[in-house]
Amino acid sequence: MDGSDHLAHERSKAQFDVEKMKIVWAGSLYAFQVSNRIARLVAGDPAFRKENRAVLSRRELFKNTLRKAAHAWKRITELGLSEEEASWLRFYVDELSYAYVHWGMFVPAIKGSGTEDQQNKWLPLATNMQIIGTYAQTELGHGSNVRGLETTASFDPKTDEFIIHSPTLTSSKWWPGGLGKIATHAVVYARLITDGQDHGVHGFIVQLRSLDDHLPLPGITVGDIGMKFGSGAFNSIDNGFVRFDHVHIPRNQMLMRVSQVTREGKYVHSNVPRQLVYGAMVYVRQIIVVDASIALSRAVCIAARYSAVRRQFGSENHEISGTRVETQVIDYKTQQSRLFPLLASAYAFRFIGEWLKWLYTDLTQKLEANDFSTLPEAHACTAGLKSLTTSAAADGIEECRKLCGGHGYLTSSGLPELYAVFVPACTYEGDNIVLLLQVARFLMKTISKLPSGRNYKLSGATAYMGHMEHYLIKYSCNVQKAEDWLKPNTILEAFEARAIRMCFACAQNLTKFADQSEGFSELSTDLVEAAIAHCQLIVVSKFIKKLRQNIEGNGVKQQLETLCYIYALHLIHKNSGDFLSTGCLNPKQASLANDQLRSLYAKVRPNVIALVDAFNYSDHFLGSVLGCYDGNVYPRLYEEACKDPLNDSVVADGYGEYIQPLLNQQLLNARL
Ligand SMILES: Cc1cc2nc3c(=O)[nH]c(=O)nc-3n(C[C@H](O)[C@H](O)[C@H](O)COP(=O)(O)OP(=O)(O)OC[C@H]3O[C@@H](n4cnc5c(N)ncnc54)[C@H](O)[C@@H]3O)c2cc1C
Repeated sequence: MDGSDHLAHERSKAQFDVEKMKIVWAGSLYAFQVSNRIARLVAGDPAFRKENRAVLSRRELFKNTLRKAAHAWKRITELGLSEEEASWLRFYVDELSYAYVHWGMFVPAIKGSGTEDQQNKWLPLATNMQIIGTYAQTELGHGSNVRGLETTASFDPKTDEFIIHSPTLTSSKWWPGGLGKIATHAVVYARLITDGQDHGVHGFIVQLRSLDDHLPLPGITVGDIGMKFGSGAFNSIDNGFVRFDHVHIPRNQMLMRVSQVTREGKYVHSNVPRQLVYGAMVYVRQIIVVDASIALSRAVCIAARYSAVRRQFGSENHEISGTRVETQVIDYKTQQSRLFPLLASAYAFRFIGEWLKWLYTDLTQKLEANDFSTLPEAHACTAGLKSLTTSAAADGIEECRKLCGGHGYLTSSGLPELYAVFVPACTYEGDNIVLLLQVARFLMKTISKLPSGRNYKLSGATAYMGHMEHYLIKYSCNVQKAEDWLKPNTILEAFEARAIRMCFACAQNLTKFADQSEGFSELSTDLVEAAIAHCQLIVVSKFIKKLRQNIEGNGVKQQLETLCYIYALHLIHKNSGDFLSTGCLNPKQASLANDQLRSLYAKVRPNVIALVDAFNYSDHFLGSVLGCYDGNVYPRLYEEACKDPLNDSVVADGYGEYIQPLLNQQLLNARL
């Protein structure tokens, strides 16, 4: 590469302190320093190179991933990295392996559901990687409906053991990451049976493979479930199946923090409240929201840099130093109206992730003090925000691919694999629609408890519902000109009014059904839309709350304000049907929101490249020839194309058998 910065001109236009914005994005100076140090460490280590991933066969990819995971662990140990640094290192290696499920699900499951004795026994083995674990909940026949799981764990009082069994084909565990070829142990979810009685689904630690030769233990049939969507992506990990044929495990391998089976075979609840286990669910979903902001910001960074480099049409109107040049595609208003709301969403999701982290810490403290009052709300918040952010991020990544035109479709753009890796987040840890239905159920319950027609004090993210009377009867939006949309309270009220009116309409419609569950099913589409309105309100309100904090750095707060308005007004524009049909806005006000949005796009335009620089992503992590920091796109595209295995020979393999006879009109005589 020529070493010059093709985006220098763009960077020179920034109206804020980029270094300070990096700290805001990272969450703190400390977080920035740690992540920056580890990102550089990974980017500088040739063992972590990843550019050839898409052309490797599944076997090669899988083995290569094992090598990287082993190298990562070696470096973590050699450098004596803390748990936090180690997780940054795994993150920047950016290749899905058994390690993700081991650290992200197996270890938390034992921490969340194991007794102190169980934690003392299993956690040291797991954290030293003397065992490798997976999380086996989903079955061939059931995922979302956990109560429908069929695997059984029957207590045998004679041997003081559980017998783990897969009674049907559909009870085969299916999907757990790392299960197919690597995991030595699993937390297996199975129906607990004692003395013929079914106590529902519980977790059990089951050894799957020998720690000597890695062969499956007797009674265990295990394997990989096969290739998955996209090249690279989840194909680097062995999502697997397992079937149990009367596998015996000791009684003390049931995770017994909340409920236990005694030596005599009695099923008893411990004095640990059952609700504590839900804390783990909140934890995992909060992490997924952070993942959504990262995945979307990666795609936006690639699309923004490329859009500033790419030029199409318009050379008759543009001159730079006497030379006619075409228009940068980032200057097309349609490109801006697609890209800038995604940039704003990436920031919005970053801050909602930060807020959820706080919510989780607050919840944990409350649960430890036996205060469960905020659990339903925290659960609904994380479920809804997981759904909202992952769906928006997945759609946003695909939009970024289109924003990069044809080159976005090349694997070397990094976007196809980013999409393939991220899109299952809409499904795992709770299917997004199923989660929104849970949120809707919570909202309907909240409304049903409100004394009718009066204002009522509620706390947390549903506090606005306490102002039912105001929003249903008195509220009217006071926007008269486009600038009126630049008032946080005006925006907030419009979102609150829309959410409450949509929820209230659902609640009223539900009362028309004699059978509530039939009503819920019949109105489920409206309920999902009401839940989305509620979740969008939470994101908008937390972005506004963030802006009320002290934010350091020249111009940083102003940029965030612009992004916040773009995020909110873009949602108003896209969902204008909701705002109009609920009478929260009139057509003129909706149209003024769109006018203001156009002004905001013009305002943010000079800062866009600096705003994506603030994500501080290394070229290694981005993994995109279109998104490199220096914007030197074309030589990189050419270089990557030349590396393709098809270009190893000038004349294609297969020419002699299939092309030459065709061209020579001898195909009918050829042996194919
Ligand atoms: C990449 C990946 C990794 C995974 N890793 C793991 C793992 O490590 N461990 C593990 O145990 N599992 C894992 N899973 C499985 C995952 O958790 C399940 O796929 C997920 O819970 C969804 O369940 P399902 O596949 O049964 O979907 P289903 O529930 O069958 O969904 C199918 C469709 O039905 C709809 N639907 C379902 N129920 C309702 C309802 N009540 N109302 C309206 N619509 C409904 C859904 O919206 C969806 O459109 C993984 C999955 C993927 C894709």
